[in-house]
Amino acid sequence: MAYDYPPEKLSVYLSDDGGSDLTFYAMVEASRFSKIWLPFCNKFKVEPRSPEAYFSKATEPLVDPDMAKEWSSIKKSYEDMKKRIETTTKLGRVSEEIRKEHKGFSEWNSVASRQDHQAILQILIHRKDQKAVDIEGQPLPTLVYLAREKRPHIHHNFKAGAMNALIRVSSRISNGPIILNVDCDMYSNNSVAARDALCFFMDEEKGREIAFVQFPQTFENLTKNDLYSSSLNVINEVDFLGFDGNGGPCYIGSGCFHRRDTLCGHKYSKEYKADWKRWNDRKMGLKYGCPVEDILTGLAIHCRGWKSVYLNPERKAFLGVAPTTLLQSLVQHKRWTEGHVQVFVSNCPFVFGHKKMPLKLQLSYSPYLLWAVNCLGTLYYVVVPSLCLLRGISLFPEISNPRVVPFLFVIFVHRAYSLGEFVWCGGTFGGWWNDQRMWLFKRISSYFFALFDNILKLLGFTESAFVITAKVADDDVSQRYEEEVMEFGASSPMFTIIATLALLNAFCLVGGMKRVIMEDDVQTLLSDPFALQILLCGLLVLINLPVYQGLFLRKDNGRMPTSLTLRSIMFALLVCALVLY
Ligand SMILES: O=c1ccn([C@@H]2O[C@H](COP(=O)(O)OP(=O)(O)O[C@H]3O[C@H](CO)[C@@H](O)[C@H](O)[C@H]3O)[C@@H](O)[C@H]2O)c(=O)[nH]1
Ligand SMILES: [Mn+2]
Repeated sequence: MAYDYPPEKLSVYLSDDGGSDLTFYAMVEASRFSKIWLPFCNKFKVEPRSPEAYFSKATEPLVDPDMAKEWSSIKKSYEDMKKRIETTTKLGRVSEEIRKEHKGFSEWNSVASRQDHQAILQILIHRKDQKAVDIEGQPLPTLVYLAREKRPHIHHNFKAGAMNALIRVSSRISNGPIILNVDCDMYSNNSVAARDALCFFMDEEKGREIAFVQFPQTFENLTKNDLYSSSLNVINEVDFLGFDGNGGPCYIGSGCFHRRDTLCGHKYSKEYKADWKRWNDRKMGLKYGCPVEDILTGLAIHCRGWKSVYLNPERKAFLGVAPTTLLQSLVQHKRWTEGHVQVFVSNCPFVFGHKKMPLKLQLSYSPYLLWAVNCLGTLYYVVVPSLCLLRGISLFPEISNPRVVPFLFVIFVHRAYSLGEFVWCGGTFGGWWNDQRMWLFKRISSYFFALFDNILKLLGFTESAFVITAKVADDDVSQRYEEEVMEFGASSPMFTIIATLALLNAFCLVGGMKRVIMEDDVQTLLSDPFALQILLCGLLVLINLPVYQGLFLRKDNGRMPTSLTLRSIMFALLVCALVLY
């Protein structure tokens, strides 16, 4: 609401898929608070304009006595409001007293459950309302609460369903030509981002061909060495610039400004005119039925000939919440990977984009869409060379052999390049090392399960679902996250694979070393036919150190569950035994 933009031209819609009167209550409070917050932001050019983010970081401005006075009073109003909301949340229901304050609460009298209720639409502030002004008499943006209708027998299609309900409802209320969408776990951090994005749409020469302006996904809660490699730094600082040069980035679901008409299925043409009130058009809105509705929708837009723009200002436009446990991160990646490969199968850019989007843009999509199949190569290199080492089968040339060059290139030069790139994009050495580990974990678990589930789905055995990324964590989980201690603490087939392969490599390294040392004619490193296999196996053991700690050394709740430890030891021993005998 506090964007640096004429408030009478701004409308804010909140979609509450939880259908909770607590959320509605928080919004009623927020609508009142906006009357003092917006003038304060404008007067003192406050940044960021999320009061929670602002007050958690800002220090009292003592130099300017005028501001200092207002600052303290607003801070107090904010904290009082926060306390009221938290008290009500703890209570778990909205008290009778509060319910009297707004007629909207009566909607919940007829709500059977979260999965079964009528549409609840409440316009908290409407620009046509004369009284909708802040304390200085300036107009306020329109503010709307929406909990779309949900019925148990009708699929709600997760986020895409929610977005489409918002697009439909907003067309009747404000009908703005540009739509910004932001996930519930993100906030705006840059008050001029809206103006910046509009510059592209309004460009006299090229503006007409632009369908959406995408900002990067950046996160608030990252630790120094980014334990779970959530920062997307290299994607944000390198990959997406390339994407942009090839026709425009893909749509990544949040922090994106869309032209309303492109979301309504329009093709790009030079003479095109806006006419987008055709509500029965089935091409309307975000595409659903896929866990990455964003990628699918963006690709469909590109396939209709539109371009997009990537905008990454110095002051991050949006900040969000990244997963804080290993399992959350792997599950999120599994959802993404599964969605991507579905897009590749159902809407292959090379087929659907043929002659409609440049080949280079089709190619830009491919590395992401094909994440899933990468698990095969990685699984091979994690399992086979190590087992061959144990068994005494040499796979790679000796170091003195010229044929070793491509292998050394992949092992050293390519990794050195990735380290350089990572640090150049603002990462640390520790962050890179964690990134390498997550790269491995994602490939042997998330990507593998995504591929597996997709095959099951293609064969008609399962349906894909949107597993929501958790937004809150226990105190001790949060503390371990802060300390960058890897969180296992749950029984999951993903962890079984990770632990089993880590143990397998440890066993193979011991077995392989023994074999090499016991060999009669001791060979030098250069002519040892097993040198590279030992190196690879050793690197795998090194990168898996946190797994061994989680299996054997840790006592906290974040360690691997005992049953999982026993199970993976058994699996690893079984495989080694099969290979040896
Ligand atoms: O039934 C649902 C599920 C999700 N959401 C919304 O969708 C957002 C994304 O879900 P989240 O659980 O936060 O998943 P992430 O993995 O963090 O989301 C990433 O991946 C999604 C695609 O899988 C994109 O849509 C998101 O923009 C992108 O941030 C949430 O914030 C909600 O606002 C709904 O409205 N209804
Ligand atoms: Mn999220």
